[in-house]
Amino acid sequence: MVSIHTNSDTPVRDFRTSDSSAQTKTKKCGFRIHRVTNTSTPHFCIFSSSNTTPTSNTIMFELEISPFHLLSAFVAVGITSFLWKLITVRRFYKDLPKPPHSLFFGHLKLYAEIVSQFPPQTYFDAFYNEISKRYNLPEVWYLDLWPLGPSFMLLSTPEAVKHITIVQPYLAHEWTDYYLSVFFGPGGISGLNGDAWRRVHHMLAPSFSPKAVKGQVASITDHIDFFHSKLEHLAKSGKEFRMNDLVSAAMFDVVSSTLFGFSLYAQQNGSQFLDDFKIIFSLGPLYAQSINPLRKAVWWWKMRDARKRTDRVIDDKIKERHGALFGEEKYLLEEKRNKLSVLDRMIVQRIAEMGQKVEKGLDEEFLRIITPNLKTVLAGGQGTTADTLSYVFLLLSIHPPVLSRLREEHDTIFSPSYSKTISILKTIPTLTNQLSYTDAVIKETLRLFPIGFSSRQAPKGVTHLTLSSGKSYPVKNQTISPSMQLSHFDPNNFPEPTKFDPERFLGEAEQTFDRYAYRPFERGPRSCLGRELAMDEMRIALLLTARWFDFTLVMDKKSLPKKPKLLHTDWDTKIGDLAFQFAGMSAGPRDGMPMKVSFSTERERK
Ligand code: HEM
Repeated sequence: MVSIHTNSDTPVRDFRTSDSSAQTKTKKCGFRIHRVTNTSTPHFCIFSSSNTTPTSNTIMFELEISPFHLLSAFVAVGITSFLWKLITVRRFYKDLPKPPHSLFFGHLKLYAEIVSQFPPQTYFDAFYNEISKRYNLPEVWYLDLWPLGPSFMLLSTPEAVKHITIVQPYLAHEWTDYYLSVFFGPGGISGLNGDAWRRVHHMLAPSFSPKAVKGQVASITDHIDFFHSKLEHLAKSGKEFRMNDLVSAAMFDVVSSTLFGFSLYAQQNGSQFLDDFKIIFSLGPLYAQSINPLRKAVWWWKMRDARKRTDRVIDDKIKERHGALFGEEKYLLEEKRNKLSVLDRMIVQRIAEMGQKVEKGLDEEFLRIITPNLKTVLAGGQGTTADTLSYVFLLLSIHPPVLSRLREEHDTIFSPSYSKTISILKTIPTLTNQLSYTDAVIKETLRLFPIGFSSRQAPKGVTHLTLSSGKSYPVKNQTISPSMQLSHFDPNNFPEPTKFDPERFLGEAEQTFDRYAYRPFERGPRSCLGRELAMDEMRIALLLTARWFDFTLVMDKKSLPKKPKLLHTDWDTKIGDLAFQFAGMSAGPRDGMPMKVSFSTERERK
């Protein structure tokens, strides 16, 4: 019931008898709303005066509303605005390229149906690849996951990708910073933009130049030598092992040495730090993608201790290195530039900039910047190479001619002797650049099993992406993904795309496809900073193992499907669910990739 009162509490006008003069009068005034508590039915008064205390001249609107009516009103408003939003959102896609779209579900139902055909926690790039193959989608298409997910804009052609990575570089999507902050805290380089990104990039980049990376070859070699000895033990015992765990520990030692100047020795002693990283990476994606606050809280709690411990290790390392380096900065910057670890280089640079001000310790601002970035690089540098190498070993194990040719190259460019190979590596580190067939094997593995993913958003003021065909695509509020799998599995770029064929990356063959069609490290200013380091780690890992060991994947061959389950790949008929990469921090093999190793019959260790 709605009525108009004066302050005398006598209703002066029943609202249902629409008196235009009363309405006109009140429209001129500002209103205040008060809940009246001294009546049996809760109701609300709207005063036409801005004064809190009603006077004799105050006109009141009194609304007597029962809780039921109030609730119904809220529900009605909620449903109306939901439907309004639903129609507005769905209409946006009306004339855009997309898979079949429903007015009510958008692409949610279709997406759920696609996801259900994959094993749990599959790396999402495979979903886009499958959708694209199923509906033969063009160079740019959209995926509408409202209200449960973002609006995705998928790019597949070299021209579209080049546009947003080079011609007019788009920004790292704001979601990236949120996602990575779950793992490392806010401020990791991959989620930053503008000046904040330039600053961190400037701090890190010198440590990853080709020259600086060659300064790390001796240390990489020592860690891989230890990896080799672990394989020897396993070959003697004949025991099954998880290849991904073994390679992860080796890559962790390599990257921690590059970062801190000394290893965390995960291979020798096991590492609490690496175990903590594993906890964070297994729970982080679940936390970031869940919309259930209760589950989120539980996952956060479980990650809490691991995060605290990793933070403490990093803080201690920073303090320790600062203490050791203070006063030496000029000499170190001039004389030992290419031998410095990433952390040392950043610290001496900061001491040089700030002078005596940092005698007692490094400033808060600097620590806030480097802590999440050391963790980002440690994680980014370890998981990515470990996942890729695991797949390289797997592919070599089922392609003997490729393995033979790789071995030949290693004998020719280095030496058939293990100990001589080690000493050449340490004396002529640049020789790894000549391993062109090894590079081709790694590149082809990264084409079939790419582990990186970019999420971009349009810079301010940019509303459309216009391509040379004249077609123009809206970019506002889109999560823009230059999907690697879409490019890598496109037969226009790579004929017979699911075939493992390293020849594609040799000599002139490499000129037959557009370089923007192949982007495992992405392209442009935001491409991978650690590319050179990653390539050298993987080359050396192969150089010191491939000739001495044969690997076998442990799996039940009878369980392999006779026909491919999906359209975009037939790898499940050869390697089962390992065909579908597992979504962790990067895209790795499932169940650690169980393998057995034996000594190669072709040669003995000399
Ligand atoms: C097989 C190995 C690797 C692959 C495939 C790979 C792939 C990528 C990709 C695709 C990006 C761009 C992500 C984006 O566009 O948002 C990236 C960025 C980055 N990577 Fe790697 N990466 C690898 C190894 C490494 C290593 C060993 C390091 C360092 C130790 C490293 C450090 C970085 C950093 C710092 C960035 C951020 C660059 C920026 O935002 O400016 N990566 N990586």
